[in-house]
Order: sequence, then structure tokens, then C-alpha cells
Amino acid sequence: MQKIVLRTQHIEEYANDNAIRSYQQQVSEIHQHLHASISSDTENIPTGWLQDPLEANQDLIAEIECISREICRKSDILIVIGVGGSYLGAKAIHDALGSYFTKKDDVEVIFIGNQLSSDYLNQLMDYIQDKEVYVNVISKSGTTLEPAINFRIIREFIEKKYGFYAQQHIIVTTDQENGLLKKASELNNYRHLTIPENIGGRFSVLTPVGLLPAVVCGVNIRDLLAGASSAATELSSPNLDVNPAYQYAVIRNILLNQGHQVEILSVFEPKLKYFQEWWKQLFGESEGKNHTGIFPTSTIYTTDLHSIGQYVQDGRRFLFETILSIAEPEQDITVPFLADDFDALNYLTDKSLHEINTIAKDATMKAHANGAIPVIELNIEKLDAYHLGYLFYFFMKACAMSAYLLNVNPFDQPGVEEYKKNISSLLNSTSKEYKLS
Ligand SMILES: O=P(O)(O)OC[C@H]1O[C@](O)(CO)[C@@H](O)[C@@H]1O
Repeated sequence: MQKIVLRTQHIEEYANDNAIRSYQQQVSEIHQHLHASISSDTENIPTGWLQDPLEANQDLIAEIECISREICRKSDILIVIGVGGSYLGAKAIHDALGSYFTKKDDVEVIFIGNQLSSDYLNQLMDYIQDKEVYVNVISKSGTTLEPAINFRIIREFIEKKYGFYAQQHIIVTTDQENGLLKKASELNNYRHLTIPENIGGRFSVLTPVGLLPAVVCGVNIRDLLAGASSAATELSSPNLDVNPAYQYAVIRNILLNQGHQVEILSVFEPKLKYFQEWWKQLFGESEGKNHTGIFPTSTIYTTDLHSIGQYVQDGRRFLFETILSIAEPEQDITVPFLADDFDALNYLTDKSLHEINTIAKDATMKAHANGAIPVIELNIEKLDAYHLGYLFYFFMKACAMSAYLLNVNPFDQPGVEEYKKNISSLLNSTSKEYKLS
């Protein structure tokens, strides 16, 4: 059985089977190019993530689990420092597979280094003052400003708190050889986990970048990787008829060519909020270049049906929507019978909340489709580690295909460098004219 079911009944008038199949040759060529790059010594394309992630991490799993056991034994809090691809995947796993409310004996995982709020950092320092703390600082380049500044401040805190033993509390996840963080970890004897050279930031969730925080959150990373491994096998065919990741990529391309420039990834499960954020970085940084690409955004329903839903239904028509739905909830709950029926809801007695949520999803899809929004549905059986691993791989593969269909390089992000250059020159500036306002 397919782990992700792609439902296309609401896009047939925009992208029918013939239109999709007309891409077959282009898709086969791109597929060939992507897969050939894995084993090629000459082509420097960072496609390490395409390899079976379970096999690729085999030697690391035990080491990561061992570090995690130590963190869980000795600390109350794990601070994970990182931004972009060094943050969003781990946070997505944490939220999607964790509980909405922290359980008493859990290690609390706090993600920092993804913004520059001084209030946040001050309040965090107060909060962790009397707690046992470990730090996992994650940066492939080792030079990104936000995590670097946060690490500098937290490191000082850890050194004051633990003195001689401070190095025990810091785990660095960075490049094998390059970067300031790698140097610092050698100099200070920090434990070091490697981000493979041929895997870029936004494709790195299934490396130690996502895996160490995930185990500390109590996630079975063997299941996560097993899901991704199944995806690597099941999505390995260039044949569009049997590869839903490529079908999704092609449908996006057809819709963009028709003027649908914005894709909303919508969910009916708030736990997926950071999965949506991970997806936005993946597609936004991979496709948004040379003045092309689909702008990725997201909504959480039913909440957003009562705000932005009005625009989706009835505003300007340049959108399409991808609904990521889950067939089975982890736990369900039924509507109780009330003797006085004060709210007139007795007609729903014994209906489960998940059933009602699913009906809301179907009603939304129908309404949006009737409002001239092309609606795709991607359905998984349940939200567990296995299916989440599958989803990560599915979207990474779809994204690489989708970017190449646009004729852009999925693996660079020249636009972000512009901001980095500017901030660094402004910070270095001695000019009196530049003042913080
Ligand atoms: O892991 P690093 O090198 O700190 O980079 C973090 C993020 O910054 C970016 O370079 C730009 O946002 C992303 O591509 C990357 O995921």
C-alpha cells in the first residue's frame, strides 16, 4: 500500500493525466541527472540525502542514542541552537511527534538561535538559571550570525555554571572539516557530530542535525529513518505513473504555468505547524530564484478558516492549495450527550472529533475547489515517526524535481547571501551615519 496517497479529483480541470504524462521525458532526464550525481566523483551536486537514510546513518544511530541517554539522565533542558535547515527539521519532529503538553519527566527541548530577540534570550537565561542544561549547537557553515551569537552567550553561561566540566555539556553538529565551529570543537574538546559534506542545510533533517534532538524528544529514530528508507525505495522510479513525489512536482509546475503562483500547504492538525515551516524553507530556498518559483505559504485549519479562509475562498485567484491530511489520529474523543441540549449539538452525540475534523477537511476542499482554487490532497495513514520520515523524503525528492523543472538549481541560496553580506558589512561599519534606530 502507498504510504502517501495523492488525491487529484479537485485538480482534474487544471492538470489531467495527459498533461501530467506529457512531462515524462523531462522527468526521466532530471531523475537520471539526480541519481547519477550520487555516485559521481566529478559532479559536485549535494544529493547525499537521496541515498537510503537508514543505511547512511547506520553507524551513527548507536552513538546518537548514547549521547541522548546521557542528556536525558543528566539534564532538565536541551538547548538546540540553529537556524533554517539547522533548526526547522528538528523542531518539526519535536512538535509533530511530541505531546502538546510537556510531561513531567521529559527533558525540555528549547530551540534558539533562529532570531535575534534580546528579550527572548534574557528571559531564557532567567528560566534556565537553576536547571541542568545541555547544548546542541548546529550549523553546517559554522558562521551563521544568529546561532553564532546565541552560542557565544549560552557558552558563557555554561562555562560559568559548569566550570571545568563545561565541555561535557556542549555537543557540536557541523561540517566534517570546515568552519569555525569545527575548529572550536577541536580546541575545546566538544563532542562532534558530522553533517555530511554532500547534504545541504534544508535537506539535512535525516542527519545528526535532526536526529540528536529527535532522540532526546523520545522519538524512535530507527522508525523515522525506516520510513525515509521505504520512501527512498518506493519513490526511486522515474515513471510518473508510479511515483507520487514526481506527480506532485509536475502538477505544481503545470499550475504555476497557469498563473497559480502561491501554494498553501494546509493542515488540520496543529502539530504540523513546524513541518509546514520546514516545507516552506525547503521549497522557498530551493525554487525562489531567477525571478521564478512558487511562493510557499501555509494555513492551519480549522483555525485559519475563520481568518485567512475568506481570502482563500474569495480573494484574487493566484493560489493553489495542498492539503496534508492524516487518516487516523493518535487518540480520538467523542461528543457527549447532554440532557438539556443547550447548544443544540445532540445530533453529534457519539461522533468522534476526528470524524468531524475530517468532514471539515472534505467540506473545505470542496468549497475551495468550487471557488476556483486547485486543491491537491496528500494523505498519510497516521502521524508517527515512520510516516514523518516518509514525508520528509517525499518532499525533498519532489522539491529537487520541481526546481529542476523550473530550470533552477535546487541546492543553492544566493539570495540569502545578499542579506548576510549586508548585515555583516553594516555590523562591521565604523560609519557614524549608521545608527541603530
Ligand atoms: O547550518 P548553517 O550553515 O548555520 O545555515 C543555516 C541556514 O542558513 C541558510 O544558509 C540561509 O538561510 C540556510 O540555507 C541554512 O539552512
